[in-house]
Amino acid sequence: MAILVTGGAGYIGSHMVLALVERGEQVVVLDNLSTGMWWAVQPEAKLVEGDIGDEALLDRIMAEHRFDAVVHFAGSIVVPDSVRDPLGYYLNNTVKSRMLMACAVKAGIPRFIFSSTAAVYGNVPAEPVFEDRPPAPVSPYGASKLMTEQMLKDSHAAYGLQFIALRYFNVAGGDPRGRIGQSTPRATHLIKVACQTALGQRERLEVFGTDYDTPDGTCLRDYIHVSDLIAAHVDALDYLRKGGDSGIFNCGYGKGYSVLDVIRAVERVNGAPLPVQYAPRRAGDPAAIVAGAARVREVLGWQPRHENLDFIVETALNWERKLALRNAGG
Ligand SMILES: NC(=O)c1ccc[n+]([C@@H]2O[C@H](COP(=O)([O-])OP(=O)(O)OC[C@H]3O[C@@H](n4cnc5c(N)ncnc54)[C@H](O)[C@@H]3O)[C@@H](O)[C@H]2O)c1
Ligand SMILES: O=c1ccn([C@@H]2O[C@H](COP(=O)(O)OP(=O)(O)O[C@H]3O[C@H](CO)[C@H](O)[C@H](O)[C@H]3O)[C@@H](O)[C@H]2O)c(=O)[nH]1
Repeated sequence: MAILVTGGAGYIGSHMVLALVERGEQVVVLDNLSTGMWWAVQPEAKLVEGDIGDEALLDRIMAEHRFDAVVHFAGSIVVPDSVRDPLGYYLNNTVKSRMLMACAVKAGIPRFIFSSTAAVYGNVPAEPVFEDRPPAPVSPYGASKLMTEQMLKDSHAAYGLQFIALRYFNVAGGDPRGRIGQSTPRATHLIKVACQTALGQRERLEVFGTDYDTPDGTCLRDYIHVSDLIAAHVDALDYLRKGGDSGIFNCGYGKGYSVLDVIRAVERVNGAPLPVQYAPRRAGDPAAIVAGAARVREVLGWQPRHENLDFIVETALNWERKLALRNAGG
């Protein structure tokens, strides 16, 4: 049996492919390389360059391989872009996910694991958010993901498709052995941008908002190391293979760090002050969003190994150095 990983050339998907090939699974990656990199896919996996909305291609791949699961990472991920181009986001994230799901059901693939997001919760109070909180996304990105969760629930009820949707909080860091990391050139994520600044690739880091109702006035987020996030996917796969119930799980550590905490961690790890500039709030940022994180541990048996902000930053910084060398042709 093989596993189909969509978006397996992207940041998070490429870490999943690495974990799967390391445990001896047969992996096929489907990726259109719109933001992913072919070289991020481990050579043991088969890379098919194509689109998850291409029905004929999906039918062909699914007939050629016996998949027991689809792990679906492919999608568009930039929240402000989704505000500017909602229909583009609904097409790539919702409509094409429907096509992927329909082909999987048609081909009799029993299991589906989906990359959802904390953005489905929308603006939340400062305390941890649990999975049973009614979702209220405030961006088309969050809404596009929530609709896909709904299609999974309905497909489970109607066709018996087993599914797990994982709602990621703030994913960061890279493979602890430095083989892969976050490589998208125009990334907007705080830890990535802070590491680029630490290496002199950006002049300064802008801190978006210092007047939030939080202990130091900057936003709090629940940063999760990408390898721990991937461990939750592997646990989800094992759980579904054992006949576990379908469901939705938050993926975070349950602890919030402020933007200033992240800056201090980068300074500690890099051993130099980071040039920062205080800037106005960025539109659409909630003051704090921290995972209620018990369910994924209790039900899937998830045991994180890298629950440490400095370690997350260290792996992100190491990767950024390697990427700079690669981009310079070194
Ligand atoms: N990065 C985060 O902090 C974060 C947080 C919450 C959820 N997520 C979700 O995790 C998933 C992966 O995110 P990422 O950070 O790795 O992003 P990424 O952009 O690095 O990866 C997405 C991958 O999907 C591919 N892709 C996009 N549209 C496609 C299509 N129509 N057909 C085939 N391939 C397509 C891209 O080429 C890329 O390789 C996304 O679904 C995203 O919404 C990410
Ligand atoms: O240059 C920067 C970049 C970010 N920030 C701040 O750092 C925090 C984290 O911002 P990120 O852009 O790293 O992440 P978000 O919390 O905005 O978004 C993340 O969580 C969302 C759900 O809430 C989505 O899932 C999204 O894909 C994921 O990246 C925010 O307060 C932001 O204002 C800065 O101050 N300066």
